[in-house]
Amino acid sequence: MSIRVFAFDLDGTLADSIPDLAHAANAARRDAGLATLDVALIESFVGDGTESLVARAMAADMAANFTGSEAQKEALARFDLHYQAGLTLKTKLYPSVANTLNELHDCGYRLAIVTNKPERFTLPLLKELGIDQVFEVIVSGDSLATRKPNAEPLLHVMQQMGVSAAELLMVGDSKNDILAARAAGCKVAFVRYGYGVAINMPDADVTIGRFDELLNWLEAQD
Ligand SMILES: O=C(O)COP(=O)(O)O
Ligand SMILES: [Mg+2]
Repeated sequence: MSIRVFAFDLDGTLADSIPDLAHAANAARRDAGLATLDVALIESFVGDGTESLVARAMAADMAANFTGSEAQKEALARFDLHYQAGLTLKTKLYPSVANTLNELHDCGYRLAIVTNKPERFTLPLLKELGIDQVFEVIVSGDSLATRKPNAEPLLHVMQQMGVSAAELLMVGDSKNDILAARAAGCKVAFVRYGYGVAINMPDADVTIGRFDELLNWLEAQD
């Protein structure tokens, strides 16, 4: 059975959002009287959703009982404020993403987003990047009871779109994307240019270095 639906991860796959995530995380740290962190370190905290990013960005300087504390809630609220105010100050789509999404869409492929980013950031970010119109289903990190690497978000996409696992390709930059695809029983394309760390990365069905290589892969499937 051939691919009819593409489910895309967002951060590190469609958009390079690290500069604005790091800016907001460092602004939240400054609000708490802490020194800023290297962008590369903050990059390593991205992939498990915003709460995890903020907790990890604050954790090194906080007491062991930071998790669940008022200080954590405050840091998250400050991060939210800063990130909402600047979702696309520096965030850009990776090369060839806009053209490729449009081409897939024009060719009749159906497109979805499966991200661990919370909905309050996902929807305005897609709009600000000018790509919100091409996606039929958008699943964010807080849309369902579980998120990637759980299979639930991908199973939800399949159910909403009425397709089987064999008809869906997940495209992502992290271990969570590959594990979610495997758990849901679908194929997965790994993008090399994102935030995934090569160590212990499970095998993907295809690895690409630029987004439009997806079109070559599709052609080779016929
Ligand atoms: O917000 C995150 O932690 C990661 O988001 P992603 O699933 O789009 O990579
Ligand atoms: Mg990602």
